[in-house]
Amino acid sequence: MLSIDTGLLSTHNRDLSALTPEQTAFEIRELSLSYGDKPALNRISMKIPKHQVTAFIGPSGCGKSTLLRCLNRMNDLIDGCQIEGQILLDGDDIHDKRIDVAALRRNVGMVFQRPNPFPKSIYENVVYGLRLQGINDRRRLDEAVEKALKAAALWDEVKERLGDNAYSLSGGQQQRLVIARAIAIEPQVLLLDEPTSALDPISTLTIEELITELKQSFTVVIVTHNMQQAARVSDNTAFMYLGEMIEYSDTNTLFTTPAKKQTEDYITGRYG
Ligand SMILES: Nc1ncnc2c1ncn2[C@@H]1O[C@H](COP(=O)(O)OP(=O)(O)OP(=O)(O)O)[C@@H](O)[C@H]1O
Repeated sequence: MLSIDTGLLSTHNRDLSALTPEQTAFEIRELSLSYGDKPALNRISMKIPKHQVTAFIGPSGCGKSTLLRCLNRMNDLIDGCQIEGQILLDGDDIHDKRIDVAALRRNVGMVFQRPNPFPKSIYENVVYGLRLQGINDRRRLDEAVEKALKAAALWDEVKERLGDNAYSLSGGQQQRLVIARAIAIEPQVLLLDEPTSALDPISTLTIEELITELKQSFTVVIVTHNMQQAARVSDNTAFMYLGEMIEYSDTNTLFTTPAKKQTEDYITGRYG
């Protein structure tokens, strides 16, 4: 009945609410958010496991990006945004007054829909965050550039032209460069907000393969419009609708035997 190709799945039927603290990157507790008086998230609770890929899916406007932006407090930058509930990262409340928000955002990096390299060389894009931390030792920067570009599956394509402007790269290469920039400062978590929606199918495939590699070193959370993409790259999938978390489970279960009729209707294309 369902026709989603679940390709690369490795985990089945895990009870995500039973994750131990050691297995959990984020624990979200009763999270609600409103923009002014407009509610966008309603009492979301979930645990996001470490070193796995977790996808948020659902129709436009259901709150996927809002939830993602909560994870590194990007919503703090939006006037009138009010948040209730808790988000724990490694057991620490990210809204605690003692939390350094800049450090949180270094630890929880973010990549957006449109590649946004800086108008600088490929090399300087990758070392940008390191230089901000005061690291200028050439050998250390060279090593970091090679490591990050290799991890972002871009090294072989750019190693002879690190001084070229980042804008000389294709869109797909720019997105991998932005991922290299994010991982050069060695975050714990990578948030990807529709990272392939501006890319062609070949670049999309390259990034999807990369995401599967990245989870060895990072916890990855991805927002995607594309259900096939969620099925291909994620270990766990959360289906959201009108600010509610309708269903959250391992990806295989969600796409093959969803517990809720609403989830089944969405993944079989009855609405969205
Ligand atoms: N900065 C903002 N100010 C006011 N309302 C906002 C803001 N950002 C999002 N919203 C509203 O919050 C709701 C959820 O938006 P959000 O972008 O999180 O949804 P989404 O599921 O990611 O949608 P899409 O798939 O279209 O990107 C929508 O009704 C949206 O209009």
